[in-house]
Amino acid sequence: MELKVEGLRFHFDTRPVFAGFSVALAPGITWLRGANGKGKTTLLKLLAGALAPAAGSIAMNGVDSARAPLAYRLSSFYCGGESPDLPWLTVTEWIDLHLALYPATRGQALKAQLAAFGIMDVLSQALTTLSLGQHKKLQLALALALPVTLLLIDEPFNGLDAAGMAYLREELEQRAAARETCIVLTSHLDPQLSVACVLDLDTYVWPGVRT
Ligand SMILES: Nc1ncnc2c1ncn2[C@@H]1O[C@H](COP(=O)(O)OP(=O)(O)OP(=O)(O)O)[C@@H](O)[C@H]1O
Repeated sequence: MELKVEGLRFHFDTRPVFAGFSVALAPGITWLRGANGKGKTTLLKLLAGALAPAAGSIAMNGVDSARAPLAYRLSSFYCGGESPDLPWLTVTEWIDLHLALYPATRGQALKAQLAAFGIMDVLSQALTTLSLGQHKKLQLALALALPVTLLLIDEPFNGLDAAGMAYLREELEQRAAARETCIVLTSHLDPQLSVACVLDLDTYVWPGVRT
């Protein structure tokens, strides 16, 4: 399992965010750091195939995110913190949408994650009625149940209660030890996990830029 980014360029309108960014990531946990606005969330979304690079390439085990977008996206998942603005869906319906996108997901695995995060009782609620922490737990439960090899998690511990944090820490450590999944997570604070790689956007040396 290897994630390879080469010469990545991306901009919002005229604002450049990445101007020739390259990195290779092995399985295990990568801690993506950087000051506010440096591009951490943007990079996670690019790595998830949710945003398209203007130039350069992103490939997972040789599967290119631009040339084989569907295959690429089947193996990756971006777990953000924002609440989806879909007031007409119940939690179960939102889960079903994702199960349709990732058909190889095991229902039992998902149930086990929802139970472990203690949110089985919110399944029939409207999605928009969930609290911040419940939203986070729902997205994390899904992320941990999907059969993906690349997990991109924005601020995984934000909004979680103590039990949720302890459970998530255990799950991420187990996955990191199995060395089958690349987990890239952002965190302003030390995530206190067995981190294999620290990727710091504040100190990244851009090609052609003298320090
Ligand atoms: N949809 C958008 N349109 C225009 N500019 C955007 C958009 N989303 C992000 N940006 C800009 O792109 C840059 C990178 O944003 P991003 O959210 O990736 O930063 P971040 O490192 O995750 O920040 P934070 O630590 O505050 O969460 C910022 O300058 C931001 O203002």
